[in-house]
Amino acid sequence: MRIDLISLFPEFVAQCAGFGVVGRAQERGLLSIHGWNPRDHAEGNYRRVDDRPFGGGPGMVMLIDPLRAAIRAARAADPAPAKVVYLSPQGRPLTQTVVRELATRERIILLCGRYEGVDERLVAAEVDEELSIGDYVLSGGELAAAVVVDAVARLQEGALNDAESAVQDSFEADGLLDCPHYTRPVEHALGAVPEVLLSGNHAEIARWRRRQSLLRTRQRRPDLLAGAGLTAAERDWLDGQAGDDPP
Ligand SMILES: CN1CCN(c2ccccc2CNc2ccc(C(N)=O)cn2)CC1
Repeated sequence: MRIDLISLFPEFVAQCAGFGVVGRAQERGLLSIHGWNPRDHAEGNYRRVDDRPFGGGPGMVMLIDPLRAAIRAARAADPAPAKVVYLSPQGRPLTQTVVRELATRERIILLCGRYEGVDERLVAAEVDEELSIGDYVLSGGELAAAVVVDAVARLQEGALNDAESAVQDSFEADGLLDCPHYTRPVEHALGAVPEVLLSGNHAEIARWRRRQSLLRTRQRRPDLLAGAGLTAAERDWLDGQAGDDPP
């Protein structure tokens, strides 16, 4: 997969993508990341990339032409077709379902806004989809782009070795919150490890983990339950569980 970043700080996202699984995915040739700075495509000796907003108000707006030229350059750098994704607070929420869809693409171009955002005419003409990583405002789209890069990178075939398999990750597997995890020591001043996890009974352990996920999801994110595909038996079991104690 090829990812092109349109950003005034392209090295910022490339740096974030240099560690761990994402760095390894790049080393393994599963992912390549390329940065394009609109300032390199700005005219005039001040190489302007922003200007004052029509209608007044605070801040600046990113100019159309430097962004358009940078997007054109990114497209031209590889024959594969690319969708332009704009990270903004006004975008469609980024969920694991959306991540899975993005991860199947050969290319994506991520547009990172700064200042107060981008001239709407550029968005209308060049952006295929607008995504938000959450309902909060960042000083620039770069951190949101880095989140997208990480989420899609780990889904590339061969990015994770068996031990890290994304399949066990609850959002991948079943749309529920993850169960609690434990490691050595068995006994600790902070408490002991749940017996079932020491039993070696894998069916029992899987059942316990699923039930912990169900309880935790009901407790913290009941909104996720409806879409998680619970069996009737699980629904009955959950309904029979007291709701007060945090799992
Ligand atoms: C002070 N202004 C900075 C620029 N910003 C803005 C406006 C439009 C587009 C991009 C940005 C970049 N910021 C982002 C980006 C994404 C998210 C998200 N939730 O995915 C949150 N913030 C508006 C506010």
